Amino acid sequence: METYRPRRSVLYIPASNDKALAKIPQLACDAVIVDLEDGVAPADKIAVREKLAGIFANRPVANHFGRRCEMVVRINALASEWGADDLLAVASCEPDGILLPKVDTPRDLLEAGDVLDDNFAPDGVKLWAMIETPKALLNIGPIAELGRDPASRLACFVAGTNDLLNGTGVMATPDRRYLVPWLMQMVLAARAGGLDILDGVSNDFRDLDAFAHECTEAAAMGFDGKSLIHPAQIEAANLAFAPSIGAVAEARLVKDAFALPENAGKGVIALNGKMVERLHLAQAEKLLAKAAAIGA
Ligand SMILES: CC(C)(COP(=O)(O)OP(=O)(O)OC[C@H]1O[C@@H](n2cnc3c(N)ncnc32)[C@H](O)[C@@H]1OP(=O)(O)O)[C@@H](O)C(=O)NCCC(=O)NCCSC(=O)C[C@H](O)C(=O)O
Ligand SMILES: [Mg+2]
Repeated sequence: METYRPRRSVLYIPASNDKALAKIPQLACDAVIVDLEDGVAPADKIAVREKLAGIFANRPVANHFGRRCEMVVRINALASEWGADDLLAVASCEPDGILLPKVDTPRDLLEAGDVLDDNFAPDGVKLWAMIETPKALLNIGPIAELGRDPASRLACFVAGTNDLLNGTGVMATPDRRYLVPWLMQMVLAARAGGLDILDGVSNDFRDLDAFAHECTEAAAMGFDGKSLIHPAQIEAANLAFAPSIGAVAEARLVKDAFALPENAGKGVIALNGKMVERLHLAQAEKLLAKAAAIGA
């Protein structure tokens, strides 16, 4: 079975914010995205890029919780004046992932992958793609399809809801009603491509009740986790995207039931008045692996 890599809470940290970067080992998030794009002012872009090697040279093996926090870098769009040099600088840092913003077509990812290959970036350096433009949504199937080819390096989608609102003109509402159809389209495409998918950020980082509700909704919609802007959002995301105690107990029941000698070789069984198939066993095993990986 595939190893599960938790991505419940993925925190953006502007690469220009030294104080925030220094906090990485103390943060309980599953991953951080060191941001060179929207979190960094144009005047600082080049100076910040030059700091990256130092940030990665001092990368902690494990955080204060004894866990390895994935480190991803979001570069500037490849079409921008900084993107190409960012990609080269980041490739040599060997991050867990490079997040490409403003992806419109599969070609954007293929070109970035070629640069990584030409510069001998190890296979472990994955590509993550922001889905945040109308064109990306129109091309989401072919973009996601790249996930089926390991040579493409594509591993994860990240919804960019601020840019999507900006690029489409739809109204931002607390229940995200106009965004939900597109978010569901992203989830569907990610699954077709075997990719992880993270929900977009919640800008109101002081309203933690609304944030917790948005996380619960996103987990129900099928997202693997949420992208975050503030450390105060980590705990709610970790909770919402972890399997619940009830779900873990249920999964154990399904696993134990199929392990009984009388059920060996059966495709379908009855458990507490419900039909349970082998696909539910696979689902249960996946959930238990997820719970074990996050220590839930
Ligand atoms: C949003 C913020 C600007 C708020 O900053 P601030 O007012 O300083 O917050 P606090 O005073 O509450 O901070 C408390 C302490 O926490 C540290 N902190 C704050 N944010 C972070 C962080 N992201 N990572 C690590 N540590 C953080 C502060 O340093 C304080 O520490 P201390 O003084 O020791 O107590 C700020 O949170 C921020 O800059 N967030 C990230 C913003 C960002 O990266 N934006 C770009 C990514 S989102 C995006 O682009 C969306 C997408 O593309 C789309 O289209 O939707
Ligand atoms: Mg964006």
